[in-house]
Amino acid sequence: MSKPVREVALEVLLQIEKNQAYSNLLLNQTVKRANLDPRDVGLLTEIVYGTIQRRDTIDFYLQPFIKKGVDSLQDWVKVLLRLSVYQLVYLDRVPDRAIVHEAVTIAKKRGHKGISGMVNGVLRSLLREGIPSIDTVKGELEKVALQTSFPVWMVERWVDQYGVERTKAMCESSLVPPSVTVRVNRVKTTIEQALDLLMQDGVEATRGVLAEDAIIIKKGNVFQTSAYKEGLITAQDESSMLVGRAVGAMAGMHVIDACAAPGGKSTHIAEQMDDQGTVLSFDLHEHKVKLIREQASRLGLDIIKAEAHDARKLKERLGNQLFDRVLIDAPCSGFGVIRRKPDIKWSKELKDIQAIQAIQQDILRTAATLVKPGGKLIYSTCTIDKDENEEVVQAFLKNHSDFQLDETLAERLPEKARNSELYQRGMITILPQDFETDGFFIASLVKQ
Ligand SMILES: C[S@@+](CC[C@H](N)C(=O)[O-])C[C@H]1O[C@@H](n2cnc3c(N)ncnc32)[C@H](O)[C@@H]1O
Repeated sequence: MSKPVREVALEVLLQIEKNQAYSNLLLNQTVKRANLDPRDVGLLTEIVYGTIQRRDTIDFYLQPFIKKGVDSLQDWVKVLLRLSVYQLVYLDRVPDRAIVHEAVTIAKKRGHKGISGMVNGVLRSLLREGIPSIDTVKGELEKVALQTSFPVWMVERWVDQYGVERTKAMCESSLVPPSVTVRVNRVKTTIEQALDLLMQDGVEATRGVLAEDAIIIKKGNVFQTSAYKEGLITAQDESSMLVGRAVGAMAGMHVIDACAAPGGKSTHIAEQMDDQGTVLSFDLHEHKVKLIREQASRLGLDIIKAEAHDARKLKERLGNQLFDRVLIDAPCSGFGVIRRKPDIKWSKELKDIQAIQAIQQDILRTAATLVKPGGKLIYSTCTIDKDENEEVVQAFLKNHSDFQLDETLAERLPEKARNSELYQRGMITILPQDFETDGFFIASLVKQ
């Protein structure tokens, strides 16, 4: 018999809380391992993501009902109360009585009578008295942080970088679950054919709103379709697809993707090259390099050669070879993908940004030595933090007078993106609220 879904949710959330495990990876593993009814997978995902996304707001709601405060509770009791309040406040498909009953049953099973009584009491009091109002909180930014469950330091940082209105919109849009989007493999098919095939397999889909290669899945499991199995499509967010286009690789070119796993961009680049030329794809971790090979093979792309290597040491590996295009899709804080990985809100600290910035600069410095004269160096991240984006690029340009911002980037971006206020010569930032996509940054540099 499969375990009750809320019990599984509690275990997943506890592991994320204790071990700083990544929500998306852990959830995928759990869904594969636990013998869950397929209908329960949706509920599990909703409860896990929702509880992490709304963590601070939920704690604020719980606070008046717990004498010594939420932080005084044992981890599992705290998480059980959080996931129960998430369902009571944000989901309406399960009756309140059932949610409380389930929480009490789990508490009885894991703890002693006193704890189940306390869980029962807290949830019933909250239902009787109602949740406290956030309006009583002082300070505009503190209110935004609490309403959207973001750490205050993050909100303050983004207000400094983007202003209050953009920050509010960014926090709010990060709470909206992303839709599944796929990229069409142009080597094998067209958007129209792919849409037809998906429809035949019972999947409802439309063209993307931003990227020309994108399809948005409205309903149905795209991973069970023949289009997916035969390598006609790849799951990828629309803003991430702009990076592949920004590289502007053509058939016959020699390209490096320095931080390539799991291969979303390498495969996009190879598709645009009509699978002619070379794409050398590197990543630090061997187990991740395997994923690049698997993707390339599923898509029928032969020109991708994947290898585990530190991008900061590529010069030693490649000697004097020079390349037409070098892409650095850098490791970053991931602030642009919080809607997919909400644990980022709680696991990242200010010092992490400084540490990752140093790695980004090192990778950029090494990668620059591999670019041909007239060739291009593309730097991208899935964060919107300016210290990891514009700052890294400007610091690089200061010490590399042989590189310039590449004005032709605009020609390789969709009209909507190049007309956005956050496009500046050779660089673009996409905020999550702009097109309901992940947040991304792309810079294109040309070597003289
Ligand atoms: C943003 S992800 C890349 C996503 C990938 N480009 C795609 O589109 O599928 C960044 C990657 O950089 C890798 N990485 C981190 N430090 C690295 C280093 N020093 N050298 C090479 N790869 C590194 C990480 O393992 C991670 O897979």
